Amino acid sequence: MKLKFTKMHGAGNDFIVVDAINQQVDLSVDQWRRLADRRFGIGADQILVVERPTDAGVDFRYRIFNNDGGEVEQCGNGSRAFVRFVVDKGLTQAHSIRVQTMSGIINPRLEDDGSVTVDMGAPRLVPADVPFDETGLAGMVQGNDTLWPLPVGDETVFVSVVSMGNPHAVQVVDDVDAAPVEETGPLIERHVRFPKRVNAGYLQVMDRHHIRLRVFERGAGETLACGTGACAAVVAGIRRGLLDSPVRVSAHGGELSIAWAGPGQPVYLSGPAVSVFEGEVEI
Ligand SMILES: N[C@H](CCC[C@H](N)C(=O)O)C(=O)O
Repeated sequence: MKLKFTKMHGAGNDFIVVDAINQQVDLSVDQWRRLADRRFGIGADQILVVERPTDAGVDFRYRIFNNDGGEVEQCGNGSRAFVRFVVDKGLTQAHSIRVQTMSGIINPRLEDDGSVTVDMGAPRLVPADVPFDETGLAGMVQGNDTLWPLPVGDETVFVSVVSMGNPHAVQVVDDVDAAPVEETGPLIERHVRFPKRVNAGYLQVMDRHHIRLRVFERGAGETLACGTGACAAVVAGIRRGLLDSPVRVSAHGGELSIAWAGPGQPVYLSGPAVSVFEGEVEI
């Protein structure tokens, strides 16, 4: 069976985007994983699948599969690629669309300058909603946030926990370049206190409107940028009293911009969305 796809990226976070409206797409976890494999397949951090919605009042359904083949709730950089894709492919004439995801509705908007702004919805800040198991832990209050002590290797790191529909554990570091992302990222990703695993963010405050960020992503490893990770990091930084909205987020793969007006309010993510090539693969 042949599968048409478009290879895209948002600030270096790369995707295989598949139109499942005009072609039959019903793959197993192993098949998704093989497509995303950088040696045996096309290679990508995530695979994004465009479907007709099952809910009323939305334009599309958006399914997201990590490099490891697992289906997940949300992808911020992917949402920008999504709207670029459906506009470029003529699947919609609108430039602002409502998209159904596993974790709720998001609203990406293609701007006249080619950038994309996405209403990512409000962050979930209750630990149990992340989900994070705080049983027996004594959190440390900082501003309006609670930092949770996580034993990681032979150290204890203090993380903020935030859900953007998908789970994030964010720690503040002095220097992201020196942060032990490869060593501690996998340990945090699979920490027992995150029953659905977690994306591990490493945040360096440059000033109150600018951070540098690295993210060891659940199911994908360190990526060049993470959109929901940028949202979670800015939410945590604002709650800790370290940042003021809007915040420029510098990632290895490029720049994102995040705005958030506080609890109960949506997080807005802005950044690039680029198509790299079209392809067709036999699966
Ligand atoms: N690895 C994430 C999904 C992709 C998120 C990231 N690529 C983004 O731009 O938000 C997770 O398992 O929750």
